[in-house]
Amino acid sequence: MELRRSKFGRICVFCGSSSGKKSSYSEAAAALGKELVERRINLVYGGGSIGLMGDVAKVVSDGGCHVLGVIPRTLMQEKLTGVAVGDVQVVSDMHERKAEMAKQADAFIALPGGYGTLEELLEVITWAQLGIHNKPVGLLNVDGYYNILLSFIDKAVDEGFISFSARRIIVSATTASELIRELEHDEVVAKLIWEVDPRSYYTPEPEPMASAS
Ligand SMILES: C/C(=C\CNc1ncnc2c1ncn2[C@@H]1O[C@H](COP(=O)(O)O)[C@@H](O)[C@H]1O)CO
Repeated sequence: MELRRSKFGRICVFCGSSSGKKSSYSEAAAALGKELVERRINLVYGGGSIGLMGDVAKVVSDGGCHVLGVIPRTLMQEKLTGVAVGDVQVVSDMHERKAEMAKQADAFIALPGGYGTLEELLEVITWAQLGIHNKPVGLLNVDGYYNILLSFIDKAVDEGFISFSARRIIVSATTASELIRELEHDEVVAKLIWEVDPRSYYTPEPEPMASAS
């Protein structure tokens, strides 16, 4: 296997806790895992071995890269999330899980998935838009699964709800190798600095006292 070093040490993958109906989804998850291994990129994800999540994690772990599953204590049950793959970091809730996964990663990739995947993807896009992080966000558009979402986002741009520069936060590709290559060349520009001089905070005017008539 050819070894290609990446600028990313660890990528966070969001994807279905189910496998979906087409075999192409599991194949794409395994292919992404293989690309991570070839580039010696470690994985952080939602933990466990179910669905596409398990497909990626097993390939990365079997390929000798580090796998970190971040999982809320309540979901730490084999009947819910399957067996652990790699190291497990137990957190108290879903909010802490997302914050921890984001902190540990140098970039994000979303494979096909449902509500959980969409929520995680949109949150890291929103955080990039606000400048909370400046890590690239990739969408692996397997078999056109995300075409409708991308069309909707383009509509939001046309309608003036998403700026052209914010539209560019999402890097999409149809294969894992193309996506990682593009993410490696992506420049994310943070717009807000979150460590602000307190003197620049906006102070609301006090409400006028209501008259007692
Ligand atoms: C509680 C049940 C199943 C276990 N569900 C999940 N297990 C692990 N990770 C999950 C689970 N649900 C959401 N996540 C996170 O969101 C993504 C997958 O969600 P999706 O809705 O399947 O797309 C994934 O990236 C996880 O981080 C029984 O209902």
